[in-house]
Amino acid sequence: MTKVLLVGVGLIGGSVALSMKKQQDIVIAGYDIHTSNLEMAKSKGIIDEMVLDVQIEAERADLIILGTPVEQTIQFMEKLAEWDLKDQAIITDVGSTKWSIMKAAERLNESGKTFIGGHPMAGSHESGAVHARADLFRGARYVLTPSAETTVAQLEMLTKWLSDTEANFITMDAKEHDQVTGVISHLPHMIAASLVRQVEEHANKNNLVRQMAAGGFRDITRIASSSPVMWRDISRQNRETLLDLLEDWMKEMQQVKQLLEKSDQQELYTYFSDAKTFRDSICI
Ligand SMILES: NC(=O)c1ccc[n+]([C@@H]2O[C@H](COP(=O)([O-])OP(=O)(O)OC[C@H]3O[C@@H](n4cnc5c(N)ncnc54)[C@H](O)[C@@H]3O)[C@@H](O)[C@H]2O)c1
Ligand SMILES: O=C(O)C(=O)C[C@]1(C(=O)O)C=C[C@@H](O)C=C1
Repeated sequence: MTKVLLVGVGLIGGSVALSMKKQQDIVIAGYDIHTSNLEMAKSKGIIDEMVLDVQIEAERADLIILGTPVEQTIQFMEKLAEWDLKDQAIITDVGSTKWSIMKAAERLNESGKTFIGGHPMAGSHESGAVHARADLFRGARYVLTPSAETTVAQLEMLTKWLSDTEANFITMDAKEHDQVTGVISHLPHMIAASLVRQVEEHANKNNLVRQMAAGGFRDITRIASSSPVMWRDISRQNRETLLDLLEDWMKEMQQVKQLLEKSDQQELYTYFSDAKTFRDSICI
């Protein structure tokens, strides 16, 4: 029987747990700062047990999954470094950043514990285990960031436990992970949030703005409805990458402004046409 401890029973942790429950010999115990989350997760069959004393359960677990916002994940890893975990236990997380987390993992490694970072590249603007789905990660990329100390057997063990997510696993260096997700996930989020704030200013002056919102606004801003706690933490942990990307973004906007000022038909066409060609080449 494999004992799993899930810390942070939310959308992502809950979805991983639901997929793992397809395996017969797994018992999932859940711990969350919000007891009401645990009660709901137990009633939905996402977890088998509600944990009150997290240290006791961590010390019994074969697999510990950290499903908390990334700053909380680091704080919890500091506690785990002090606890007397099983020798073979594997700790993983689902956080959207990896460099700071793998830095914190050095302390775990020093105390002889095994931490393999994880990040499934699928999600939603909805939060909480109430929205968890066993098929959320089907066909999605699932990044694993092993450390220098991780053995092939440990990586295989974790991949086996997570196999019912039906995700496509890929191992990556933490720094590269943060650069790539900065471009494809974190910068788009900043842009969506800032766009919504700009629209709000106009909507406050003219109520028609709100009434005219349609598919275009919905598609480019859906993610602005995501958890502010989650995005506050991601922005802080991937700050350097985001600052560089925002410099590029401001240059890009400067170029758009110049294109409009010039209003050259061909140049404007090429700008949109190049964007369409690249967007159409990405299958999601
Ligand atoms: N939402 C997405 O699209 C998405 C996708 C991939 C990865 N992630 C990552 O997954 C993690 C969780 O995100 P989510 O969308 O599931 O958020 P969520 O809000 O649905 O779940 C987080 C859970 O952690 C709990 N929690 C917070 N602090 C805690 C603490 N100190 N101890 C115990 N529990 C605590 C909350 O009560 C909540 O139930 C984040 O690190 C996020 O970066 C999110
Ligand atoms: O679909 C969404 O709502 C998401 O924002 C999911 C999304 C993303 O695609 O950028 C957001 C953060 C995660 O770390 C992984 C996936």
